[in-house]
Amino acid sequence: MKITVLGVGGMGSRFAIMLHQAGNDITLVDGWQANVDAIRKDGIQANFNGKQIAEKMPVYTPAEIDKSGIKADLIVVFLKSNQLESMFEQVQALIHPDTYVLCLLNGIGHEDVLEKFVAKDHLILGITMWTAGMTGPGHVELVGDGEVELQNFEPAGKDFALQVVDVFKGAGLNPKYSDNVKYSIWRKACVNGTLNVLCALLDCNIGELGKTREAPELLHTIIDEFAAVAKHEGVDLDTAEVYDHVAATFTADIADHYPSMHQDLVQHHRVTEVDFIDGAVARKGKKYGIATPYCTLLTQLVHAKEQLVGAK
Ligand SMILES: NC(=O)C1=CN([C@@H]2O[C@H](COP(=O)(O)OP(=O)(O)OC[C@H]3O[C@@H](n4cnc5c(N)ncnc54)[C@H](OP(=O)(O)O)[C@@H]3O)[C@@H](O)[C@H]2O)C=CC1
Ligand SMILES: CC(C)(CO)C(=O)C(=O)O
Repeated sequence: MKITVLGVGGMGSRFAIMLHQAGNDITLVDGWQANVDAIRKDGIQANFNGKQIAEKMPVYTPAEIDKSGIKADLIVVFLKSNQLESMFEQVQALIHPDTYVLCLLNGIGHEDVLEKFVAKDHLILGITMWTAGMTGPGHVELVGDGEVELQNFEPAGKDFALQVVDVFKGAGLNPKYSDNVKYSIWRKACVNGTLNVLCALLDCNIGELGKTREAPELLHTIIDEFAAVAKHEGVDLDTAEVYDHVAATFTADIADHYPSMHQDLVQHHRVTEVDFIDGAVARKGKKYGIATPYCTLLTQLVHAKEQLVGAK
């Protein structure tokens, strides 16, 4: 399949490498000039489960797209939530009538932005439990296993979504076709609404968070707030199952991982995605008249910390 990976940070690099190694035709697009320069020179350099590899693929900045003539069957988006709208404004030439867009970003409500640029029946939404981290321009750490869940946003997109599942299977990305991706997205938001925010504020990895006495009550309370709000959006989360799913990460492969919000806030002093996770629940809670004191406080604390570290 001809695939463009839009956003070549940690996760974009992981998906690009795995899909390229499986024989797909991959083109990269990223807005960080130093990253593009490094990839153009030496390929994406990765510690891939302990093995040092370099994977060469064509790479462009948004400014180069008009002249590039890139035409892909699928665009896999791995930007940060807060970059989505401004990046899509710059790269509209990538989207042809038969191009599908797959969004696996953390957070809630990305379809509201994507619908402005992509026909709904060409939109595929999903989540991933794969991990990644950048160690510098063109350099990434890719350790452990993961999975993907995805579904077409409109019924007409189902055949293509199933093709994507096959292509991802061939690349070892452990994909699953979801019959209810809205549920999957809220369930994954509970993972990020707990692990990402708490690890970023406490400056710890997932396993370390799990060893604290406070972790179970924090998880339960935050998940309950997510569930109360999700119900108003037609999603009935099974809170006991979601708790078990989140708590299972404390002793899984992923336990050594510093969530992407930790990478942003603590390691790279970058603005976080909190407004699309706990912040989204706090905002929606206000709209529906549901108290969300934990989500509200955690969002405020993350924003306060962003200011203290001078996050950009
Ligand atoms: N990392 C993880 O383990 C996981 C992440 N996710 C989700 O995937 C999406 C993408 O996340 P992720 O790959 O971690 O994002 P990254 O921060 O690694 O990369 C995203 C983009 O940010 C820019 N960027 C990254 N680092 C820097 C830097 N130091 N200085 C300047 N610009 C930089 C780059 O483009 P540009 O210059 O155009 O901004 C890059 O394409 C997010 O929604 C995230 O929540 C989901 C599961 C796991
Ligand atoms: C890997 C995981 C699930 C950790 O919370 C994640 O989504 C992230 O780091 O953003």
